[in-house]
Amino acid sequence: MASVLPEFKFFRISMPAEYVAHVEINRPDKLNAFHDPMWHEMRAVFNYLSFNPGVRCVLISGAGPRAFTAGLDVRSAAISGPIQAQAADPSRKANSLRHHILEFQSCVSAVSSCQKPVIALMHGYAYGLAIDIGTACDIRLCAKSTRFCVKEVDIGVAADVGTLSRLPKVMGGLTSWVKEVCLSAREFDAEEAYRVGFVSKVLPTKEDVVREGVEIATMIASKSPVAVQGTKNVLDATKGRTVEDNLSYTAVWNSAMLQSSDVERAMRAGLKKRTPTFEKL
Ligand SMILES: CC/C=C\C=C\CC(=O)SCCNC(=O)CCNC(=O)[C@H](O)C(C)(C)COP(=O)(O)OP(=O)(O)OC[C@H]1O[C@@H](n2cnc3c(N)ncnc32)[C@H](O)[C@@H]1OP(=O)(O)O
Repeated sequence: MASVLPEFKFFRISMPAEYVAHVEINRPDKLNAFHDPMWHEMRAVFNYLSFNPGVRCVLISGAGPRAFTAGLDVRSAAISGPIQAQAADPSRKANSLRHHILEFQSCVSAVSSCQKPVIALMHGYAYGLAIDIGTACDIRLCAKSTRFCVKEVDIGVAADVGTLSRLPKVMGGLTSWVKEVCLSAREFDAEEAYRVGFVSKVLPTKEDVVREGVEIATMIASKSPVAVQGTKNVLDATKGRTVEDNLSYTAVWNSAMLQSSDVERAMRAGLKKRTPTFEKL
């Protein structure tokens, strides 16, 4: 990691532990609601971290006591329209809208395509875009205070930047629960999120969530980065593939990655009951 971290207006990056980057969505006075510049900044942040050899695991949380994010900035979207498309001709207007939607999708997809595991640390309001971002992460932890909502139908849109595509995958299928929360925009709490498996842990406070996140990230960051990135890649590659297809993909992936010196290093350290260290990747 560069000794001087890049600065963003609405995102703060810190390094709470070696190889662990913590990204904070930083617009707390508006409950971290996303206006236009934030989308593009989020993509830039994750593109920066993705191939950065000084980073092995990424945490994302919302600044302030009240929200992970309250979602799309509905105030600015209500004034300008969620997406602007000037053309009068319907096809040209549709083409322009499609371009903008794809652009917004790519900002969220920068989180899911990050080469490093990403852990969402959620608290307070986690509305709309919060679920798009959460489902783009590999692991989700939350505080007892978290109020989740797939809010989009309440603002008159079918969610279009990730939730409807990723939530069924995260939840292991197009379950009745998935359809219920997406169709109704019903709020659900931390206990329910844990019970259905949307989050893997519920902690008492936001501070506890961050502490736990740093602990898990530190554990991940202590492993071979070749093995960790390979594990994320191969797990993600199960989507839409049969077991046979994924086994075949895994064999090709590992035919390159098993050549890593990390394998011998990890095995030798294990035999000697020592903790191995690994070169940057
Ligand atoms: C192409 C489209 C791509 C993406 C689409 C994404 C879809 C979504 O994200 S849908 C979800 C949209 N979000 C909402 O509808 C939530 C709107 N906010 C609220 O309902 C409430 O603020 C609340 C979250 C229930 C919290 O209420 P309360 O505790 O009373 O706090 P407030 O005083 O309302 O909020 C404090 C401060 O934050 C501003 N704010 C909160 N949420 C948003 C938001 N989503 N957009 C813009 N601003 C927001 C609120 O206006 C207040 O600001 P002040 O300047 O202090 O008035």
